Amino acid sequence: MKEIKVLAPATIANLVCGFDILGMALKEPYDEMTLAFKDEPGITIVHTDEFELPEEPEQNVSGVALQSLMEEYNKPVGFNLTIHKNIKPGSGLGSSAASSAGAVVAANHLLGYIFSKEDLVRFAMNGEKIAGGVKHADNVSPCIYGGVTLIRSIFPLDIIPLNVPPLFITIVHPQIEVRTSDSRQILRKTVQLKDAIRQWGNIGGLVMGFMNNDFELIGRSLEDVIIEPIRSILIPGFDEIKESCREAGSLGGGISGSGPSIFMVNKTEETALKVEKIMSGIYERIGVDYKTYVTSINTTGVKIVE
Ligand SMILES: Nc1ncnc2c1ncn2[C@@H]1O[C@H](COP(=O)(O)OP(=O)(O)OP(=O)(O)O)[C@@H](O)[C@H]1O
Ligand SMILES: N[C@@H](CCO)C(=O)O
Repeated sequence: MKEIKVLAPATIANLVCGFDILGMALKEPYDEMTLAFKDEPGITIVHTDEFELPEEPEQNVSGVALQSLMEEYNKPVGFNLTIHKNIKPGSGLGSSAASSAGAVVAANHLLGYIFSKEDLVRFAMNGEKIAGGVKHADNVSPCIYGGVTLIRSIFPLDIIPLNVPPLFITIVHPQIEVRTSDSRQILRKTVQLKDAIRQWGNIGGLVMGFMNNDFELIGRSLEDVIIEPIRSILIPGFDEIKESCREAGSLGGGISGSGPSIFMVNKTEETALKVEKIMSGIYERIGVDYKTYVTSINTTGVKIVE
């Protein structure tokens, strides 16, 4: 029986100022998934991890993403999917996106690459809709394309992969769960013009900073005056962590996706490791359980390993 194994990477959505439009794929952590054809049509999902996620295809984001691919394939086909998740759901590290993206990339491989990457993002976005309540592509797009992507539009889909310099990313994940659906509900539905002006200045600056390897500009543009002031209230030690890491030489950072993970962008691995110590020290002092990662940009996206 034909079978394929893929590694689906974690992603940082928003990249501080680019709510729903910017995202970055990471080398670590990543989920491991195996997909095989089955004799009868339909989808079977088995989780081998500890997270007790639903295995019914219509409740699991990977099942929903696969179903939309199968509808467009329009021939009888069935899949057995096994997921071993290392990216904790509700972490802000694109756990749901890794499952949606990994499933459709694996299916496309088994079916002989009949769909484009853009098609796969479209299918995977349907999975994101059941996790977060709305369709957004800022996690699934970098997960599938690798690197950093800008989603200029989702209807119609217009994905722009960006050239980025090598960067070292430090993440701290306080061990609390924040569901995307909840952290979207607390957001204001309107923004003030002065905030919008500042935000789109930052988005333009961040994109140009990436394209021109301008680390100072990247640092200055990692600022969010719209979403972060509201969501950061849910994250213990947020302001202190961000400020202390910047003082230690980090370029900047903020909330990863919808939180609670905090990420910092660094020019060197040495600074990334220094920042990890600062994050750990703060959480140990204030008594918050946490997990850290020091990683870098994954330039390939979902990887087929066998
Ligand atoms: N295969 C799956 N992997 C992860 N979460 C899933 C999966 N299937 C369903 N879910 C549901 O999706 C929700 C987790 O997605 P959510 O977007 O809240 O977290 P996240 O992906 O870690 O965060 P973010 O998108 O901010 O990075 C949970 O309610 C979980 O039950
Ligand atoms: N852009 C999304 C990413 C989380 O899935 C948000 O911030 O709600």
